Amino acid sequence: MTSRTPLTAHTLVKTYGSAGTGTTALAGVDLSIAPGESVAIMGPSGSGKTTLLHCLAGVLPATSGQVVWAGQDLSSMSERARTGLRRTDFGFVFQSGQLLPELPADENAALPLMLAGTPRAQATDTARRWLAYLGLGGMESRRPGELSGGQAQRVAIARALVGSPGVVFADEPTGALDQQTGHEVLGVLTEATRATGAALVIVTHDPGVARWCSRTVHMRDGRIVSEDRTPAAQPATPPTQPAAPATQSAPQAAPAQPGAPVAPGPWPAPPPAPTAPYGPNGTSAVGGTNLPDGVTVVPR
Ligand SMILES: Nc1ncnc2c1ncn2[C@@H]1O[C@H](COP(=O)(O)OP(=O)(O)OP(=O)(O)O)[C@@H](O)[C@H]1O
Repeated sequence: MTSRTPLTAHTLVKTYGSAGTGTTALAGVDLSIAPGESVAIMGPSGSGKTTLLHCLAGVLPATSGQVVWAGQDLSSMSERARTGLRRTDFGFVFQSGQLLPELPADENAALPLMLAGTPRAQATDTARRWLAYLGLGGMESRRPGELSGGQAQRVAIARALVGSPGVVFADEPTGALDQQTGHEVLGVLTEATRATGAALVIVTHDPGVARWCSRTVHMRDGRIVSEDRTPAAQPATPPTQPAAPATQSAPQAAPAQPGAPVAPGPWPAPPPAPTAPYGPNGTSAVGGTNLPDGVTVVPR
């Protein structure tokens, strides 16, 4: 459920182990993530990035402080309620290994919908549309072991977006990929998330990744020590790529529209279009076919 609500953290503290002798991973974090915003979380190893992501996503309960989403304080919810919220409101992309090896790509991508009660046929149909949109048309039946690392991450992105989440959380999503593949996957992730209007939170060590986001927060010793805003996040589409004709049934992803901003800086050329051919009824900037039915494009 894409939502026009911010995700906020108030004086967030997380201590592992017992108070006094434990490790304080978050020492009072305040953060507000606007709807549709993309935020990179950077900082040295051990500074608390993954812990912050997990607390924001309701994976970990905070020791004190609040995480507020859609008017609810995640910290005060039961584990069961948080699990339900994660399934309906949030999407996740991890570094690698999160796909179920025995399932084909379409069923892997359909899992959040099936867990939420959508009938299998309907869920896999929606998942296939996402796979096509992300440039994986024709690969729906492949199991993770039959996909490249970049293709597997696209399946993971499809799985993160299939339920139209309000926020997508990504922890080093390109960390296991070579640089070029990582850039392609990042372009797909940022653009596809942007097209749905979801916010994106990425933990990364790679300053190149951060340049694709609208904001970067820098952490040290469990605190946010500085922030910078990217003047204009780079679209995943090469500026020279012709825009596909828009049709009523195929709303264009926002970054592919004329006039989309181009970020300055040394970040390499935008990722090339994925391998799938452009669709006859309009195209997405990530190279597949139309956005899946029911997905509303929310320009930023
Ligand atoms: N399950 C845990 N039990 C105890 N301490 C933990 C646990 N998870 C993390 N920590 C500690 O909390 C601190 C923050 O860890 P965290 O993984 O959030 O940092 P990070 O910035 O994501 O690091 P990295 O970049 O290396 O992944 C570290 O000191 C770490 O050792």
